[in-house]
Order: sequence, then C-alpha cells, then structure tokens
Amino acid sequence: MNTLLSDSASTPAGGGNTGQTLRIRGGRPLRGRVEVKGAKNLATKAMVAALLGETASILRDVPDISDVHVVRSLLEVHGVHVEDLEDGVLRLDPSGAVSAHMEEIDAHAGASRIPILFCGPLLHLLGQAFIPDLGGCRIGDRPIDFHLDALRSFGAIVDKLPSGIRLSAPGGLHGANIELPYPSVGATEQVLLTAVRAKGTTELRNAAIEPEIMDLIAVLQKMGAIISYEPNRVIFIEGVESLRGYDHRAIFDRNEAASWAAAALATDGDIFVGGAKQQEMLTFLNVFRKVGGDFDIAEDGIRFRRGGPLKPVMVETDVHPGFMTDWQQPLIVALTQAEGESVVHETVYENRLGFTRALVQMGADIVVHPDGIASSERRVPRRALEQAAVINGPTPLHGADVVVPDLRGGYSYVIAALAAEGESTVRNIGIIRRGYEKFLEKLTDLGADFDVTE
Ligand SMILES: CC(=O)N[C@H]1[C@@H](OP(=O)(O)OP(=O)(O)OC[C@H]2O[C@@H](n3ccc(=O)[nH]c3=O)[C@H](O)[C@@H]2O)O[C@H](CO)[C@@H](O)[C@@H]1O
Ligand SMILES: C=C(OP(=O)(O)O)C(=O)O
Repeated sequence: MNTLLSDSASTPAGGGNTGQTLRIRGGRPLRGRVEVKGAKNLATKAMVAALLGETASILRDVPDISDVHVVRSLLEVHGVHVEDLEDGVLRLDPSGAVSAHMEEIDAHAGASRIPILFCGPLLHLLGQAFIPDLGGCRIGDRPIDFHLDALRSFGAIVDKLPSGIRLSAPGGLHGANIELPYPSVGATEQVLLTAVRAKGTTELRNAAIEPEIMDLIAVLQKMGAIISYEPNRVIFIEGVESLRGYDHRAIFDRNEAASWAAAALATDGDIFVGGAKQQEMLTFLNVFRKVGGDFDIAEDGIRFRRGGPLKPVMVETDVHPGFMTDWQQPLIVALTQAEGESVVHETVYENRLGFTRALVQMGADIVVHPDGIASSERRVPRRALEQAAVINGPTPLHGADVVVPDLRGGYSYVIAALAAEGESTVRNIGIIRRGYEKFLEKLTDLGADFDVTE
C-alpha cells in the first residue's frame, strides 16, 4: 500500500519539501498511463514574458511544479497579479508591476534559474532590476557571463554587489549585435525578452533553437513582437514600442516524457505518456529504438516499452537538435540493463555524471571519465568541460540508501530503485518536484510500491 503524504509542489520558493524520503520496494514493472503538461523550460519563461505586456496574459497547461511556484511568487513580489482561472490555467496581470527589494527577491528566488530572465522585462518596465544568487541544478559552474554581456550590449549597467547583481538602464535599452560563445538556452531567452522592446533591431548569432525557445518566440509574437528565425542559428528581432498580453498553451514537457520512456525501459514496463509528441522527441526516439525500445505514436501521446533485450548505445549530449543533456541521466539507468558496453558523453555541463556513484552503490558497473574520452564514432565537437560514462551491463540492481543530488539525478534514483530487487530509501525527494508534476501520484498510477516519510 502506498502512503501519499504530500504530492503538491505548493511549498515555499525552493525545491519543495526537500526533506521527504521515499521507501521503494522494487522489482515491479511500471505499467499504465501518465499525462505530461506544459514544459518547465517554457512555462516559467512565458510567465516572465507576461511582464512585458500592457494587458493581462493567459497561460494554459501550466504544470504544478515548484519552479512555477518560484516564478509565480517572484512575479507577485513585483506587483503582478497572478490568478488561477482553473486547474493549470494562469492569468497574469502586470498592470500593477513595481520594483522589489533585493531581500524580498532573494527570499522568493528559491532553487530556480529563472530570476535572471527578469532583467530585460524589469529594465524596460521600471528602469532597474535586482538579481539574486541563482539556483537550478548543481551540475556544473553554470556562470551567467553570456547573460550579463548581452545585457551590457543592450545598454544596461551591471553592478555586482555583495548581495547580488543590480542592473539599471538610465538611457533605456537599444538593439544590439550579439554572438553567443555557445548556443545557451538561457542567454538566448535573455536576448529575446530584452530585444523585443529595445529601440531598434537586434541580431543574435549562435542562438539556441530548442523547441521551448521556439515556443517562447510564439508567445512573444502573440504579444506583438517581430522576430524572425533565420538559417544557421541567427535570430533577428525588430524592437516594438509596446506589447500586449497573450493567450497560449505551453508546449509539452519533452524532458518529462523522455524520463517516463526511460522508466519503461529500465523497469521492463509499458507506459503511455499522454501529451507527448513525436516532432520534439525525434532524436530521443531514435536512441530509444537503438537501445531496443519500442514505441507507438498516437494522436494523444506515445506508448513506450521494450521491444526485446536492451542493446548498448553510444550517446553524445548536445544542443538541439542533438540529444538533450536532461535525457541522459534517466537513460543511463536503463543502460545498466543493456547487454554490453554503452558510452554516454556529456558535453553540455561539466559535472553531470556524479549521480552515477549511487547507481554503482546499487550494483551498476559504471566508470566515469572526468575529462571525457575520444571515440571514432563521435559527431559532437569535443568541449573542454566534457565527461563520459562507460556503462557495462546487464547488472542486476539491488536496493540502497541514496540521497537525491539534483532534479534528473533524483528521478533516475527513483527509477533505479523501482528496477532494483529489494527495498531502497531515496532521501531529499523534494528536488524532484522542481520538474515533475504529481510525481508520487503518477508513480502510484503506474503500480509502483513505495511509501513516503517526512
Ligand atoms: C530552466 C531551463 O530552461 N533549464 C534548461 C536550460 O538551462 P540553461 O539555460 O541554464 O542552460 P544553458 O544552455 O544556458 O547552458 C549551457 C552551457 O552554457 C554554459 N553557459 C551558459 C550561460 C552563461 O552565461 N555562460 C555559460 O558558460 C553553461 O554553463 C552550460 O555549460 O538549458 C539546458 C540545456 O539544454 C537544460 O539542461 C536546462 O534544463
Ligand atoms: C538542468 C535542469 O534544469 P534547471 O536549468 O532548471 O536547473 C533540468 O531540467 O534538468
């Protein structure tokens, strides 16, 4: 019997109640249907975009995750009226927007990386912005130099204070010519959210083109922005005088969908992910098939299961349209059950394989190469910060006592524990609510055997 104590993400700013622990009895395949809603990596940014409108915006399919709660409370601290119209539908009215104090912002910034994206909209609206220390998953240094350099190019003055960063734009913001050193998702969004109301035109080269960015561009276009997406990662933005509110349904969360797909592989289960779509998951689906997974694309979602014994693969994480870094952690759990040697090259972040230590504790055979490894099959250019994991399987997994390190790592520990024989204790599960809506409810629906303690 499962004991569900709290499945709501409506905890204070941060990563939810990080103290909760799951006791999982593994060895049972996950079977059934789960629904995915709007993407964490779009919904939170669309919420920030509402600050740019002269009228209220409506965002649909908003997931009940703690990152959304963080952004909601940050908007409220800035005087935005946020209302729940119905389950998963928010109305965001920025007409009363005001400046907030650094302490207030700090108290609400929590574990999310979104506060940095308030800069452009607040500079346009109020002429100043404060940015606290950023959260997000601890998977590398995660500097914000591209963001600050871009904001300076628009004419912002950046003051680094002991308590955070203060930005001002006494002369207003003007269009800029920017080339990112790497196609950063956040820095691309920073440029979009700033350029749409800057005076003149902005050309952004080496932009990120993830589906969530394209959806943010769609949101901004609904608001009145003029943005063209040109060949070779160039985005061209013509600044406009004013923007209005939008009505938008957030793109589905392809990272959550890929996570449940990996869970079906790892536990030898059969999961229908309602709301998942093929286009945004093409790269994932190719790898899923090569590993020995089988899937059926339906109108309303995708069904994932094994198609036979699991096979080893070589995967390189990359920017879109490559294999998303957020997919590799759950996939590695499934690869522990593949027959032979798999290699996962992590090229986006410099420290995203540390989570494998706990999988080794559960019986997996994984060796991490902290400086990466060369391979003739490689297609993604090497980066100075990359690492690689070599996974040899299949190895039976057994129960262990593990602590969640980050969002995807935490999810991976839960599916490893579900695939393992015996009982596991997974501590600190609140972080998982940063990105997985109704996580415990979904596990229950899929037949997982667990209970929760504070
Ligand atoms: C909330 C959100 O949307 N998070 C996603 C976003 O994170 P986020 O937007 O933080 O990721 P970025 O694409 O910016 O980061 C990619 C790489 O660029 C580096 N970098 C980035 C900015 C900067 O100013 N300087 C710098 O060096 C980072 O350290 C990292 O090595 O994209 C990542 C890559 O798809 C995903 O894993 C995250 O789920
Ligand atoms: C790294 C992630 O998110 P964030 O950038 O919000 O930490 C993630 O979603 O896996």
